Amino acid sequence: MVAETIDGKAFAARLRERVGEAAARFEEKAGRKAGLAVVLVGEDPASQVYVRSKGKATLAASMNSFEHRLEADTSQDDLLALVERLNADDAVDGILVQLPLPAHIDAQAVIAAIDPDKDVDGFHVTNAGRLAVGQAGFVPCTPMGCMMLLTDRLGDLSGLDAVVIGRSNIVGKPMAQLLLDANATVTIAHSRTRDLAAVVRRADIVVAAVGRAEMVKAEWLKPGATVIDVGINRLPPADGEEKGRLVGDVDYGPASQVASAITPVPGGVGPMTIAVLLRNTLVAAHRNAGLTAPEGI
Ligand SMILES: NC(=O)C1=CN([C@@H]2O[C@H](COP(=O)(O)OP(=O)(O)OC[C@H]3O[C@@H](n4cnc5c(N)ncnc54)[C@H](OP(=O)(O)O)[C@@H]3O)[C@@H](O)[C@H]2O)C=CC1
Ligand SMILES: Nc1nc(=O)c2c([nH]1)NC[C@@H]1CN(c3ccc(C(=O)N[C@@H](CCC(=O)O)C(=O)O)cc3)C=[N+]21
Repeated sequence: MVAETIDGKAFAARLRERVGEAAARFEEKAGRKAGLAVVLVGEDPASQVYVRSKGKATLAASMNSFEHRLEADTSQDDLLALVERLNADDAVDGILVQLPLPAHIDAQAVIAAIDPDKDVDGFHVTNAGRLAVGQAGFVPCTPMGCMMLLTDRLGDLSGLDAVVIGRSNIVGKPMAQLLLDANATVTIAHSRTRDLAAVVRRADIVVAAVGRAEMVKAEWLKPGATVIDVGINRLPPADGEEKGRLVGDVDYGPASQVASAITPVPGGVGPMTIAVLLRNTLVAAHRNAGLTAPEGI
């Protein structure tokens, strides 16, 4: 079998288009643009790339982008003070503090300071709790993007066996919760899982969110499985290359001979993350303006 490529890049472009149209209608109704504030502390090159692409996508979707770049040695108190200012700023509907933060800053304390109704990343405990008990709130962008790709491809997920590899608060755990809400039978695997190959082999749906290049092998997969590769790993540069290639957590070439559908890296989950971030920001803007968020975005 040769797997179909799940084109996250194209799906995300369509979602950004719809969000942009809805954002233009929001502006007419509310008399202002929706706004996303992105805070970057330090100069991690990968983070700079993400922040730049978020900013461009935000402007292209007819929303305001407020970028705050702080020195790597910014104190936690100064960062908390900025978050408070953004919480109080009516032009700011969504706040994203780019992770990871420098080691001297307690990321949990910073996330806790964000107004949960501006927490478009869905990382605040209030939003994690809302997701856990089935209340409306902000859902983390990456897992939400994965769910959109899965339901677009498979429709109803009821009764399907799903394995999520990874249990981080930002990807693995919320991913498992969303799959459970969609009535899949969910297994969460992690670094202590015994015989990961056998666990993965049972799954109709595999979501890999580990951060280890090409770790998931074709032989682990059930033939016909749907594979969502969240991992973003940069390989060391090969001879003559300046930068190494980006690869996922799945050994894509061989896996695509066994799966029925698979997301590529790049061009799979990554672009969905940004599109869902814009969607969440527009939903936040409607709530903040006392308007009903449109259906279907
Ligand atoms: N496409 C996108 O938009 C995004 C991509 N990412 C990428 O996704 C990947 C995961 O990110 P994140 O969740 O933040 O990472 P974390 O490092 O927070 O979590 C990694 C998880 O993988 C598990 N793990 C580590 N080694 C193994 C192993 N050998 N076997 C099984 N499980 C293992 C860990 O287990 P344990 O808990 O036991 O330590 C942990 O739960 C990264 O590559 C990241 O760059 C992340 C966010 C967004
Ligand atoms: N507060 C916070 N929220 C996040 O959502 C967040 C974060 N911090 N820290 C880092 C991770 C990672 N992340 C990605 C977003 C887009 C791509 C993306 O668009 N990737 C492109 C490739 C980009 C490239 O070429 O480098 C792709 O996969 O096609 C990847 C990764 C968001 N994260």
